Amino acid sequence: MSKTDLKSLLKDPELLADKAYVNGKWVSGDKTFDVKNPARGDVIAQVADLSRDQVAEAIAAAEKAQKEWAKWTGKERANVLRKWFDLMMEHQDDLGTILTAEQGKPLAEAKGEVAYGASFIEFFAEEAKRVYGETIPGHQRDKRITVIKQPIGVAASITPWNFPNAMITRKAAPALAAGCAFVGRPAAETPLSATAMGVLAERAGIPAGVFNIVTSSRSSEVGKEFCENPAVRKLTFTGSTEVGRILLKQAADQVMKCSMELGGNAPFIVFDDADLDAAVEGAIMCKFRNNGQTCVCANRIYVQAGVYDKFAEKLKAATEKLKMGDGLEEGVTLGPLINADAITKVQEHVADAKSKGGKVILGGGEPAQREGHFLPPTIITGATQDMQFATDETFGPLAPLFKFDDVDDVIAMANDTIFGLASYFYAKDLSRVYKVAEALEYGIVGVNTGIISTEVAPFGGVKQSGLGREGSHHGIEDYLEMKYICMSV
Ligand SMILES: NC(=O)C1=CN([C@@H]2O[C@H](COP(=O)(O)OP(=O)(O)OC[C@H]3O[C@@H](n4cnc5c(N)ncnc54)[C@H](OP(=O)(O)O)[C@@H]3O)[C@@H](O)[C@H]2O)C=CC1
Ligand SMILES: O=C(O)[C@H](O)CS(=O)(=O)O
Repeated sequence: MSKTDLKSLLKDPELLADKAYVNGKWVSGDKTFDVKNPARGDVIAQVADLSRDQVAEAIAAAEKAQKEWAKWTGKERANVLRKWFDLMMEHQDDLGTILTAEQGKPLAEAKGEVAYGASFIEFFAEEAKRVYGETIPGHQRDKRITVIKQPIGVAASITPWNFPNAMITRKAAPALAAGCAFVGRPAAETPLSATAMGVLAERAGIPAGVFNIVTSSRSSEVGKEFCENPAVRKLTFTGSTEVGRILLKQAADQVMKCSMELGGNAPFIVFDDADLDAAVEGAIMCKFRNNGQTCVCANRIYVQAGVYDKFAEKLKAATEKLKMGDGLEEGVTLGPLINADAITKVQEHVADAKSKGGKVILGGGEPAQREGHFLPPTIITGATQDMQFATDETFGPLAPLFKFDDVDDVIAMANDTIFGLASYFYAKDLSRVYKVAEALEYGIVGVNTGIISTEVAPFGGVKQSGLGREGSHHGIEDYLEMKYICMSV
């Protein structure tokens, strides 16, 4: 397979930036780290590897810049953010190409992510003008009470590789809209989408130091600096529950405000009155979006006994139509997994299920005989609650089908997890719809739909899936502090 000459694929080659973006300047590290195309395995860029000291410098610059940025009116901030949004959409094709090259998802999906990512900037540009306070009737005759909201300060962000664009904008846009400065550490697998956003932030006129991208392979050192530097007042993280716990413990010493978007283990329930074709279509989107590598992907598919065989047959037929390949090629709907470890995890879940009586009706965990991290999708019937995927997020193209009879049983099984991010079900009976939607212990419930992500709704989980909500008018609150002014008149 040919090497990925990423620059030659771009209409605007300047978007390919291999340095970190700090205080409005492009900076090198004391070394570089390689970024590889997971579809081909070749190195597509060598990116600045910042040290902990350099991250501290970025935080200091952000602290200084934030003080000025906070003085801008909401409308002034909105205008610059709007410009950033426009530039992202203008360069959607190039940003999509960069994203596919470093992350692997098919180009159409990557461009979709760019639009999704940009939508947070558009949405929060509008919200910048609506950071309303409150007046409260005084508790004594001479007292007047006013509540104002102020930016919390410097927000530090750690984001994963599965959404290299949207996970950053979902944090940076509300932070900047609120008047905070942002220091983001993108995943080492996918820093190029982040630095490309830095190029566009600069062109949009976001002041130096307000939006910073610190590329670094030394994630735990960066995490420590974010948690121990007193200038950082807010930590926002998307990733695994395991790393979320580490960061929460580290942030405790400074009593830092934290938002955590952590792992999921989404149940996807198909009741016997569901529109089966719609349920299959929803399951395909929900399970195989980004090749199963999202924390809202269906991880456990529960199907009521009366429609179980039919659903399995239809899901198999629909899955067989997916086209696996290099995301940069036309018509591909399933890209590679991010790395070899991701393949191993899926294989472990398949082997575990087989050893406990699961039946493979498609795939089986054998990687494709080609370069890159390609693993054809697997469907397993006869899944049971003692199998590994019942408790652990697979994060890959494995669809296990569990059979159930009773509504209360399936709710109990669906809730039997430490996670509580997204859940889905398909049913028509209205009273069942309400009962199930209320009973599922999740932050998000998709009813007769497999796609729930949008900038206008609050995204986030309960239990060990996290803390806080991103997106919607609620999303800006995490970047604001409330101050109550008590005035004697
Ligand atoms: N909620 C979600 O959207 C996501 C959930 N996950 C879940 O997590 C599993 C593992 O995926 P993975 O990407 O490794 O997720 P991790 O939680 O391990 O990593 C997420 C990000 O945090 C960084 N990181 C890791 N350890 C630390 C630390 N001590 N301090 C600061 N930053 C740190 C990682 O960088 P580095 O890798 O360079 O160490 C990465 O950029 C997946 O299989 C999935 O189950 C993963 C990604 C997203
Ligand atoms: O926004 C989304 O659809 C997802 O957030 C990506 S993830 O965090 O669930 O993986």
